[in-house]
Parts: sequence; C-alpha cells; structure tokens
Amino acid sequence: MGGFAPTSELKAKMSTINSPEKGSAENGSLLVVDDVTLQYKTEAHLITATHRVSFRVERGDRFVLLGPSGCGKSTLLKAVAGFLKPVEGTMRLNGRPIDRPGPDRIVVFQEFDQLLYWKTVFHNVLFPLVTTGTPRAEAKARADAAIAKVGLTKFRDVYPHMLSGGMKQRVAIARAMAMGADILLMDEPFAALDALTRRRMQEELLRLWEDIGFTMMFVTHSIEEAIVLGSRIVVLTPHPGRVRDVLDARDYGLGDVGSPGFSALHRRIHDMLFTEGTAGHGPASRKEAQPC
Ligand SMILES: Nc1ncnc2c1ncn2[C@@H]1O[C@H](COP(=O)(O)OP(=O)(O)OP(=O)(O)O)[C@@H](O)[C@H]1O
Repeated sequence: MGGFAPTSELKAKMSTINSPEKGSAENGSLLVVDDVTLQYKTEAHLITATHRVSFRVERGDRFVLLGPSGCGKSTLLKAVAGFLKPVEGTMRLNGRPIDRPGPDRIVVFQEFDQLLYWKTVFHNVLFPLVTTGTPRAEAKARADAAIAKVGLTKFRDVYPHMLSGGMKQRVAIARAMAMGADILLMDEPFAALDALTRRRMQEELLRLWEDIGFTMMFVTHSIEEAIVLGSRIVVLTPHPGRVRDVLDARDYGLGDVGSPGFSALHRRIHDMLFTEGTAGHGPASRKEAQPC
C-alpha cells in the first residue's frame, strides 16, 4: 500500500534518519526539494514567493513548514502537490521529478472538507480509486483494507455528518492510503478549530501516525503545533520565503508542552522568526540542527 510502512519498519527507518540537506543522503530521501524558487506572475506584478529553498523529507517524517504569513508555506505545498512549477530548482519524489499532480501526493484540506457528504465512508474512500481507473473489485478491496487500517470498519456505511472531526480525518487519511500515496500534504488542517478541538485532532493525528506510520508534510504558523506534531521543522523567513533552519523536534510531543526542552526549542524558533535577522539561507542553514 504505497509508502505507508508498518510501524516497526517505520521506526527502524526513522532511527537511521541523518539528513544533511545535500549530497549522498539524497539516495534514500523520499522528497528532495533543491534550490526551488517559486513565483506568481500577475498582470501587474511578479511575486517571488520562495527563493532557493532546499530541504529533504525522509520516509516516516512528520515534516513541518513553519513561518509567518506570506513566507510561501502554502505555495511550497502546492508546488510539491504539482500545481505550480518552480522557475528554478528541482523537486523529486522517489527520485522522479515532480511536474504534475499525482496519486503519490494527496492533499488533505482544512477540516477535511473534501469528504463528499452524500457518500458513505466506504464510498468516499472508493470514489477516487474508481475515478482514476482502478478496477472495481480491486478498488473495493483497497478501500476496505484502508478503512480497517484507520479503525473505521464499524463506520464503513455511515455518512460524514455522523462522524466526529477525528473520524473525518481518519477517512481523509484512509483515502490517501487506498490511493497508495507516498506523502500526505496538509495545509493548516486545524487552523479554523477551537483550541480544545484542535488539541484532540492533533492527538488523533499523532496516534494514527504511531499506529500506521505514514509520511506527512504539514503547514502551520503555530510554533507550538509545529513542535508537537513535527519530527522535523523547516523554519522559513518571508518575502521571499527562505530556509532559516531545519530543526529536529522528534523528542517532543503533546506530553512535553511546557517542559524545559520544549520551551527552549519554542523560544529558539520564536527568536529565529521575530528577533534575529533574516540571514541564514546559505549552505550552513541547511544543516540539521538539534533542539536546545
Ligand atoms: N495566487 C497567487 N497570486 C499571486 N500571489 C500569490 C498567490 N498566492 C500567494 N501569493 C503570494 O505569494 C506569497 C506567499 O504566499 P503563501 O500563501 O504561500 O504564504 P503562506 O506562508 O502560506 O501564508 P499564510 O500563512 O498567510 O497562508 C505571498 O506574498 C502571497 O501574497
């Protein structure tokens, strides 16, 4: 089932993560973004959204794009999804250049609104398989297997309005799994939620990641959310977006909020974004950094 590895395999892979941002490690990386500049051309303006951004995402990463409004987070996600072509630089998934959207990269939208309210859980998962030409019998088997994997078999025949937010998230992830996606792309999926619901959804996402193991790239402008959810965080500075640093957050989860290590990493990122200069997009900044 695509890039979704079992947990033990995933953990073994994660324990070997050692990712200088360039060089020989490229061989093993799932996603390699190399010196990517992204622009929008309007009639009146040429807007450079990101300038020579480089990072790599390993299998099993919970990779976070973090930065203030306008630093190009969503634009980068769109480009990885294949909706926008770089004006310079390259992006490769599994060694193949990204030049269009594909089923190996599934975008999960805010609040999982992409679920079709008139279709059951099963038919929501089945739908993209059938529309992309998977033979019906195989599509049904894949849909049922993915629904079982996210623990929703009992809810197979219910409609989205009867599900909690966390369950809708599971359906959205089951869809991606059934499609054999290698990476889940999430653009601030929890941004519109109240604090309590947001925390529940974060818990649910982390639990599901522990249970199944998948790779995700996640956009947020919340430092806390980035540390809680991310295994690695790329910190971007704006106008145009550049890589300020790539940080390791594997040691911190929901239970660590407020701990000395968590607070130190939070402060460090805050300082990078708000008090330090915006320099740091040279080669040195591409190195993996350890949290304080
Ligand atoms: N469709 C578009 N046409 C022209 N300019 C755009 C378009 N989309 C984004 N931009 C510009 O590109 C830059 C990066 O925008 P982007 O939405 O990627 O930032 P972001 O970091 O995701 O911001 P936010 O956190 O506010 O969503 C901004 O200057 C924005 O105004």
